[in-house]
Amino acid sequence: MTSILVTGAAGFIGSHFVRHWLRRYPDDTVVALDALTYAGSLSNLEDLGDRVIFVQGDIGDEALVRKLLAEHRTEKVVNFAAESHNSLAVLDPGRFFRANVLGTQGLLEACRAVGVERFHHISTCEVYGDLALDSDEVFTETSPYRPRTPYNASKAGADHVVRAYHETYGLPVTITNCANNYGSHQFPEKVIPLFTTRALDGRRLPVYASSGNRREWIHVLDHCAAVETVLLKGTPGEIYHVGTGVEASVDELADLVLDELGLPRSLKETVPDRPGHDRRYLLDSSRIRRELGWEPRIPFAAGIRETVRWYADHRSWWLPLIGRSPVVENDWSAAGSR
Ligand SMILES: Cc1cn([C@H]2C[C@H](O)[C@@H](COP(=O)(O)OP(=O)(O)O[C@H]3O[C@H](C)C(=O)[C@H](O)[C@H]3O)O2)c(=O)[nH]c1=O
Repeated sequence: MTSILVTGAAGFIGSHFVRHWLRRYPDDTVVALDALTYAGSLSNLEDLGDRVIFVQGDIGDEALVRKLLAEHRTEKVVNFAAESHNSLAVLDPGRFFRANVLGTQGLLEACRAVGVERFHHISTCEVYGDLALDSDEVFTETSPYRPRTPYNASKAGADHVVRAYHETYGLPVTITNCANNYGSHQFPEKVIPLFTTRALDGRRLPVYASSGNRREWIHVLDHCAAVETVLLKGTPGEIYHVGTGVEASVDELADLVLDELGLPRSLKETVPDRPGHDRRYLLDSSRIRRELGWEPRIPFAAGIRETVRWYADHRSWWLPLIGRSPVVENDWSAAGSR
C-alpha cells in the first residue's frame, strides 16, 4: 500500500484527481491537503471513505507538509493547490504570489527535506502569455514565458521555482501545462459554470467586451488521466503540455450553454473587459501523445452538454457557493493604476 499527497484536493481539478486515482489504484491512500479557501468544498470529497485522509492546511506550511510526508510515507506529491481565478488576481495580486509562488516553494522545501519519489506540478498554458486571434503559432514546451497578468505571472514564478528545485537539489519533478478545464464541480466563477448557473437562475450572461477571445478546452477527466500518465511515465525535469486543440470563443460558449438549456441568446450581455484579458492560448500537445501515449477521450460537444446538465441537476451543490467569490460583478474600478 502506498500513499500519494494531493494538494488542492478539495478544489475542482484536485477533487476529480483524487477520485480518478482511487478508481485506478484502489489500494492506495490519498492524503488530501487543502486550505479550504472560498473555492474549495469538502463536499467535493464526500463518500470517499477512509482511503482519503483529509487535512486542512496550507502548502506553504513546511512543518505540516514534512509531518504528513513522514507520517504517511508518501512517495508521490501532486500539486494542484493554487489561487486560479484571473479576475481575482487583477483585484488582489499579492494573494496569488503568496499562494502560488511562496506556497509552492514551501511545499518543495518540505519534499526536499523528507525526500519523495516524484513531485508533479500542475501549471497552465497562461505562462506563455497570449496569441493573436489570427496567429498560426502554438505554444510548445520550449516557448518563452511571457506572462501578462498577475495570475499568469504567479504560475510562471511557481514553474521556475519547481525547475530550480530540480536543477539545484535534484528533486525529481515533472510539470504539466494544461489548457482551460471544464466539467462538473467547477467553482461558478469560471466562465462555463458562471454562464450556466446564471442562465439557470434566469440571469444575464456577462460576456466580456472582447467576446471573440478564444480558449482551448479540455474535459477535467482527460486532464486527470494526463496527470496520472506523466506522474508514472514522465521523465524527471521535463514539461508536458496537455491540450486537445479544440477552441471556442467566449461568445460561442455562451451560445452553447443557452442552446443546451433552451434559452434565448438575447440573455447575453456585454460587460467591461477584464484588464489584461488574454486573447487566445493554444498548446502543442504532441509530446505527451508521442512519448507517453496519452490521448484526450471526451469530445467537446458531448462534454459541454453533460456539464451543463450536471449543473442543472445539482443546484444544491452550487447554490451555497454563489456570493462566496471575492470578485464582485466585473467592477474593475479598483484595478486602475494608483
Ligand atoms: C468569468 C468570465 C470570463 N469571461 C471570459 C474571459 C476568458 O476569455 C474566458 C475564460 O475565462 P475564465 O476566467 O473562466 O478563465 P481563464 O482566464 O481563461 O483562465 C482559466 O484557464 C486557465 C488555463 C487557467 O490556468 C486558469 O486557472 C483558469 O481560470 O471567458 C467572460 O467573458 N465573462 C466572465 O464573466
